Order: sequence, then structure tokens, then C-alpha cells
Amino acid sequence: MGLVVFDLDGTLIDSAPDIQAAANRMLDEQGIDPLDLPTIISFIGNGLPKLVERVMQRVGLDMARHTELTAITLAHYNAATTELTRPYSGVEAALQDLQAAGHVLALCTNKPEAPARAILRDLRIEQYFNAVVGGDTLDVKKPDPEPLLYILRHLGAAQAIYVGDSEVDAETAQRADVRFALFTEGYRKTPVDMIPHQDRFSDFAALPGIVAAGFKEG
Ligand SMILES: O=C(O)COP(=O)(O)O
Ligand SMILES: [Mg+2]
Repeated sequence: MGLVVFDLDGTLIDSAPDIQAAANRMLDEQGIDPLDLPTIISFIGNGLPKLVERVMQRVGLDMARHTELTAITLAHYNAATTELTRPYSGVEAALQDLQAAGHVLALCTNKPEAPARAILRDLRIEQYFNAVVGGDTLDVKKPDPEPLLYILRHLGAAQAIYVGDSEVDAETAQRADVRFALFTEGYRKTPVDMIPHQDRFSDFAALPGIVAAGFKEG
């Protein structure tokens, strides 16, 4: 029994198509051609303001407009968070198994908290999560360890496993001194072996076993 904290984008859900749609709507309003999915995926991981910054850099938009264009992109995104977004295969069954095994579950994402909560609601998985921290919940976001440590403190957990898909998640877990399980099928940019992790999996059916063994090992 223990605390299992999840990342969201590229871990529980394949959300890139809706993020792409929001970014491309904003670009279209600026008279700029759309960006393809692999490009958008390569920009995900450090939160929406950073994604918009990377988009603007790529297409040569004036950075003085960053705050304005971030707000516009977020509005487009909030209007359609789950048009194309789906949980990865086996996610709901794994959440159910983990909860039935007595684990406490939480979410630690760099996605802003409002769309993160809306997605959990729309995909009918919000009931599994005892705490949700988004990229704008605290003053700092991942890879700062504080969002993850905040959840541990908030839920009174001495021990946890963090489940994520990216370099940012691995660094967050390492700096928080939390065990890290890497989902290999998300949005990482580098080979699996270059990302520090204690466990890895490509199929959510394997996760309950990995979590049980991880807590035993400590
Ligand atoms: O919003 C992002 O850039 C990444 O979100 P994640 O932390 O859920 O992967
Ligand atoms: Mg992620």
C-alpha cells in the first residue's frame, strides 16, 4: 500500500492532437500555417506557456506577444480538451486495480489545473485521484521537485512511486527522491536508456505488478 502519483500528458492520456488543434487555431488567427503533430509533441512537457513559446519561436512570432498568445491558446484548449484525447489502452483497468490494492492515487502534471481536471472529468477517471496538482497550481512546475513533494506532504505519504513519460518527470522524481516508473510509449524525446528510471513499462497491464514490487523494494 502506498502513494502512486501520475503524470498526465503522454502518460495517462494521448492528448497531443487536442493540444495541436488549439495551437493551430491560434496560429491560423495570426495567418500562419499549422504545425504537424510530431513538432507539437516535441514541444510538450514543460507546460502550456512553454509550449506556446516554442511554437512562437518556430514560426517567428514576436515574443512580446507571448502572454496574449498563451491566453488565446489556453482558451482554445479549454473549449475542446477531449475532442481527440483518449486514455492509453489499459489505463482505467490499471487505476481500478491499483485502487483496489489499497494504493492512494494522485496527479502531478504541468498541464494547467483547470483543463487537467476537466479532462479527468470528461474521461470519467477523476474519482481515482485524491489530489491534483497542475502546472499553475504552485509557483513552480516540474522539473522542480516541489509539485511532487507537495502531494506527498498533502497526503501524508512517506513513500511514493511517480509514473511518467518524460525526461522532465524523471528529473522531478530524482530531485524529490521518489521512485520513478517510465511509460515508454508517451512523448519522450530521448532513448529510454538515457532517462533515469527504476522501472519501465509499455503496457498498463504491467503497472500494478511493477508498483507492488516497487513498494516492496522501497
Ligand atoms: O503540459 C505539458 O507540457 C506536459 O504535461 P504533463 O506534465 O502532463 O506531461
Ligand atoms: Mg507527460
